[in-house]
Amino acid sequence: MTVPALAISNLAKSFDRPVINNLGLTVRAGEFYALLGPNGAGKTTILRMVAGLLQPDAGDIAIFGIDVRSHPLAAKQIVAWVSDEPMVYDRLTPLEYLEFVAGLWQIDAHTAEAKSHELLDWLGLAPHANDLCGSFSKGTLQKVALAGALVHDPRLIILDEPLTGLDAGSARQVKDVLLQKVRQGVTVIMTTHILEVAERMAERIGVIAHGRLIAEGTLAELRARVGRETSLEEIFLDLVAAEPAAA
Ligand SMILES: Nc1ncnc2c1ncn2[C@@H]1O[C@H](COP(=O)(O)OP(=O)(O)OP(=O)(O)O)[C@@H](O)[C@H]1O
Repeated sequence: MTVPALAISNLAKSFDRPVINNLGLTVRAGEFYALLGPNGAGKTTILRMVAGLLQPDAGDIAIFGIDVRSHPLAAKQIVAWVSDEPMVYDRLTPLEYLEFVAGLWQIDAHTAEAKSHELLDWLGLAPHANDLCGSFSKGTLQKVALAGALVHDPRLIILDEPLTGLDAGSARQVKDVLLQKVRQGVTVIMTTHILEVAERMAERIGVIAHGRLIAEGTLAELRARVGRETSLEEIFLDLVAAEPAAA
């Protein structure tokens, strides 16, 4: 059996109250997986633990078989994390930023330059390549952050609400880049509240509520589960409404 891109088992995390409860989740290599859930369900918390930004209280997380807790650097080498709050240096241009990130990954200057131009072209950022990031709108910054996350050719790309605040053209560019990555064999995990996007793009969908995975499958499998030939929005609302708050 091929190693999954992401294998989570018995994951738990509390802040002032339990937020993630005994969560298990497996994402196959090469799939486009959408993680859905109401506000506060725990999606960002899960992904922050996967990206190594937050320590779990219990449980195991492996990325392509690499344990995130015992081998954090090896895991980070193959993951890209794109937060919903882009963090890019105001005083750098996109080109400088990408070359800086490439340097952190110890990518040689020649490759870094070529890679940076390729990403800027892909995301429609080439006309802004030499403008200061501090002058950009949030949507443009989001695309720069995405480009930065892709510089080291990650095998797994994790995105938290990547389309929020993007205009139609930018959203299309980001979606096209992600689909192209999946065609190249990269695994993508994305949270979104835009259910039509999950419906159209994701091969499988996981629904989180109260820190638990309450349903998972292809759209057809989720439809079969609720017993209705309906939209993902209707399925989602049915599943979440049926879920009690306490375990
Ligand atoms: N650092 C923190 N300290 C305390 N509570 C936190 C912290 N981070 C998250 N939480 C709480 O954990 C719960 C889950 O938050 P999380 O951001 O993971 O949800 P989400 O599913 O991503 O929600 P949304 O769709 O609104 O982004 C929320 O109740 C949130 O207030």
